[in-house]
Amino acid sequence: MSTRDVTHLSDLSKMVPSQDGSFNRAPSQFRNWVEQGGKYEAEKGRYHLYVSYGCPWAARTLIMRQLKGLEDFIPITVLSPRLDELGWPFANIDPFPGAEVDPLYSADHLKDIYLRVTPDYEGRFTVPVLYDKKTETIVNNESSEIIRIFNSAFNHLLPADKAKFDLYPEHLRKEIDELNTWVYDTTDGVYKAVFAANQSAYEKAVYPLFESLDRLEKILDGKDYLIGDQLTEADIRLFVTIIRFDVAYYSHCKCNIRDIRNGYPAIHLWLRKLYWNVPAFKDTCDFDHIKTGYYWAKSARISANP
Ligand SMILES: N[C@@H](CCC(=O)N[C@@H](CS)C(=O)NCC(=O)O)C(=O)O
Repeated sequence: MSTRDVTHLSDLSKMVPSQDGSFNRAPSQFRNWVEQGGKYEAEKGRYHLYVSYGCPWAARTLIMRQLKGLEDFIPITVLSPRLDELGWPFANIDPFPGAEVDPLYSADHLKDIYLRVTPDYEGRFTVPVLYDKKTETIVNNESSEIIRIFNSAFNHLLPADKAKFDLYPEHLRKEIDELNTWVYDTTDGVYKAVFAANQSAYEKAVYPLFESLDRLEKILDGKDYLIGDQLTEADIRLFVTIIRFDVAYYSHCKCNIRDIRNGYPAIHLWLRKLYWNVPAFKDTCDFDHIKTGYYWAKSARISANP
């Protein structure tokens, strides 16, 4: 296990905001694809997914994995939601209920997986991580790409009904991509609000966030899904933010102009229908992990608020 001091990358209290006080998310660094004929072939049991139930980005991948019936293909390991100065710990370091030990290397923290692959890695040690056991490397750590991989790369190995189930269908791609672009500001907006280092950065984050929610409320009025009449990845991407909103973002992240329950009836109905009618949404929601992840006292996020 690496002995390199990486706390400047893992300790949230050492995170440096940009000059104007705003939080800017660094791009994910592992961006490979699982594909037939490529370096990373789709194979049962070859890949491993490291996640936190607390994290909305990781939750996207868990929902897609279950919707596509990939549970037997891609095992997961759940980290403890209580980040410490070395980042996400496995259960041997923090035995939080539901957290697990690392089955591959008995690592202490997720950072150890990153540093095993790239000893001089300089990014953040984020979940989700799609790991290849065969080449012992991280294939991808960007949730928007991992969900696309899950949507199509294993289709030839899946039963027909699961293979056919397309969450990014050709005829809706343009609309999905357009919507994703501005819905991203909602998902990321809460982080921009909580990590804002001054009032002006906070306001720059929070007002556009609520403008996005107002827009989404209009789109979802009388509708079960965001795009077309079918479930798409756009619903997954928004769901993971909305389900966390009233329990964490409204209070902890100070995104409190309105809550979802009282302020956005159409979004609220859409949320409840997905949660109660589609098992992949409910099954992958663990409110203990979600709340602990955001409120955990050791996390610098609390003091990072303006
Ligand atoms: N763009 C990435 C973002 C992932 C991300 O930021 N994950 C957060 C948890 S919500 C994380 O692991 N943060 C740990 C850290 O920054 O130290 C994705 O979509 O996969």
